[in-house]
Amino acid sequence: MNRQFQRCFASTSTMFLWALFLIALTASYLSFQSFMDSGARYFSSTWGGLHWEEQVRNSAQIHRPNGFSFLVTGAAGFVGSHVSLALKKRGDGVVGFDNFNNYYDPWLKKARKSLLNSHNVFIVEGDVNDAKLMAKLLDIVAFTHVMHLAAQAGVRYAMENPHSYVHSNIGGLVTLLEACKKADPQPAIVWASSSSVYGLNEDVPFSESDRTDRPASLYAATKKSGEAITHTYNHIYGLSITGLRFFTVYGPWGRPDMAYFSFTKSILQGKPIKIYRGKNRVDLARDFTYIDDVVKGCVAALDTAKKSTGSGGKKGGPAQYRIFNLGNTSPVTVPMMVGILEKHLKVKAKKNFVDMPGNGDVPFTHANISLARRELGYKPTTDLQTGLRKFVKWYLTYYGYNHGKSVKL
Ligand SMILES: O=C(O)[C@H]1O[C@H](OP(=O)(O)OP(=O)(O)OC[C@H]2O[C@@H](n3ccc(=O)[nH]c3=O)[C@H](O)[C@@H]2O)[C@H](O)[C@@H](O)[C@H]1O
Repeated sequence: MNRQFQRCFASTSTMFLWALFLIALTASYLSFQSFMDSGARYFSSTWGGLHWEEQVRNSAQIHRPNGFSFLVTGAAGFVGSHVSLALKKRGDGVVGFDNFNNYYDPWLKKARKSLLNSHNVFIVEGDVNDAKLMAKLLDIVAFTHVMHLAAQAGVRYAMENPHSYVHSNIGGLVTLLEACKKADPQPAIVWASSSSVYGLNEDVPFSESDRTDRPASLYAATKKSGEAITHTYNHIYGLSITGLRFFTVYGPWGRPDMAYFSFTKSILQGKPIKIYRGKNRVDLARDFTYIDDVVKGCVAALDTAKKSTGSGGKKGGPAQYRIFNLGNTSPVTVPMMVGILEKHLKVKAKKNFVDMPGNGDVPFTHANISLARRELGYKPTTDLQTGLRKFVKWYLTYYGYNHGKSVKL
């Protein structure tokens, strides 16, 4: 009996020792893995570390009384770089954020980055879908506002690469909102929606209260989804949200994928351009809006944004939810836009008129801006002639045009 008990005891303790050994082995494997993970991230990642944190904090420093600290996503983008500069120049703290993807020439994004760096704006390189990075940023700095401009832009490219729109404009937006909802204090959020949400709407000019349930492109559908998603976060978590519906924004440092920009390149190279026409050969028209006007609208939206009411994922009361059109409210047809470019470039375009392909385009856009005028003091002042003159001047300088020859193209 005694021996039996001893044998039984011996085998139980052996099993116990084995179990202990296995637990220790698993624990050390897991901690080794996390060590390797963080080590790998430390060596390969573009973010993290004391120096990086110091750069973020420095960039977020406010240099004016009652100033704000902004996180600007898409800061190396067209609108993002202009807004970041405007905020920094008036003494606010600005931390930029961008993934520098190659949807269009990344060198242009790098050039915008250098410009921002020279004004002491640090740009974090990362993806808004990176929840750890977003949480870390909101932990390091108590941002008063997030200006969310990072997105997959372009109406027609959505047919080529639909998933990139879902990834950035829906997945990225939700990741950002999740981080903001948990932050303490929660920042107020201003973000870029689009005129494309009006889709097949025919009531002109387009008002914020018009129907937006008939998008004509996946791009428009993701922006419309963004409006619904931001409303949910406002409702459940008390995040202060302002959505801005931009109308075909153009100007210096613009996006090469947009018509006015790519037409300029082709005209200068003597290549033909395709000008789309709608049903019955009707010219397409856009409410082209100059970048400086849009920047003023963005800054006014940030300045009038009320604080979010929640903290740490809990709502503290009803929060502000707004949507504004930021347009120019004077549409111009595409052939007229080309005519203005020809005049400024002093070169005739080789024009091919073709039927508008069924690729998500809408025949016209026209903003009613009375709400933005009333609530934000928004008042666009630049007509297309003036705006394109400034764009052409920038284009020729940036691409080093000299007597019709480019050194950079
Ligand atoms: O307001 C918006 O929410 C959107 O504005 C912008 O979209 P759009 O208004 O479509 O601008 P853009 O591509 O410059 O085409 C302008 C016109 O040229 C016509 N167009 C275009 C290309 C071409 O080869 N030929 C042509 O006639 C074309 O049919 C159109 O009539 C942003 O890109 C988008 O990201 C989003 O922000």
